[in-house]
Amino acid sequence: MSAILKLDGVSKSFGAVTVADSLSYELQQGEALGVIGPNGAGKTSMFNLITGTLPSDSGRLVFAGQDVTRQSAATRSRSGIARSFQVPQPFSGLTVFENAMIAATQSAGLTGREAERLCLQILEQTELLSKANTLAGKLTLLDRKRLELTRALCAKPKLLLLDEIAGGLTEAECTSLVQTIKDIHASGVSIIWIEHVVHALLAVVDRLIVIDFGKLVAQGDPKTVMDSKEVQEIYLGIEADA
Ligand SMILES: Nc1ncnc2c1ncn2[C@@H]1O[C@H](COP(=O)(O)OP(=O)(O)OP(=O)(O)O)[C@@H](O)[C@H]1O
Repeated sequence: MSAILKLDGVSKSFGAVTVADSLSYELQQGEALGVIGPNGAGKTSMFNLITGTLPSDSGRLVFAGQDVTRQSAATRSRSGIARSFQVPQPFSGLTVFENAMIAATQSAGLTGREAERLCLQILEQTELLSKANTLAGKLTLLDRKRLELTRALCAKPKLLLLDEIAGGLTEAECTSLVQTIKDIHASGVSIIWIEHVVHALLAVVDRLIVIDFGKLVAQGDPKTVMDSKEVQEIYLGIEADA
């Protein structure tokens, strides 16, 4: 296996608040990596650093073998990094299909029939085909999350970043969305998924990392990480042995 993404000592501070403290890890091609950590730990900021909407203070980011540290967000998007947002951000006055077409044309650079074909294929995968002509603003929360996935996938990503996509869903809705994400993973897309709904995350990811105060404090096999003293300390307030 080769790494699709490499963070090497990536750091970022806003004044006294450090959101990324020398973050270093690799994501292997086709891997699904879960990210957990308390509120305000710097998880979304890490996505902003990976996509390029937030410039790092120091460190290096390598994507698909290219140093992208100084590349713009638009360039990174065109080379295959796509994300979903914690709060869905569709064009509410446009239909589901029109939202998908914007991603296919602007992010994947497709035109005409080719763009339409991709959108239809992705809408089928994300189970939104029957709602292709519905206005995005009229969708239920689950379908807005599905539209977030659709828009990201229409950019033809090699790396898909999911930011708390399971939040606010019922158990049944969550199960249905998890199956869709499993299918996306099975199709070969590399995934990094930030999620507070841990059981959803554990149903999909191959590996887990824990971020606290911008620092990577634990990583490894999901079960081992969930049982680790770092996670016990952060979530249960249990003091580690000296
Ligand atoms: N542009 C900014 N300017 C100043 N502070 C910021 C900025 N962006 C984020 N922060 C601060 O950085 C910290 C980390 O925020 P971030 O959203 O990355 O955390 P998070 O782990 O994703 O949290 P949550 O789980 O609640 O979504 C927070 O204290 C936040 O207020």
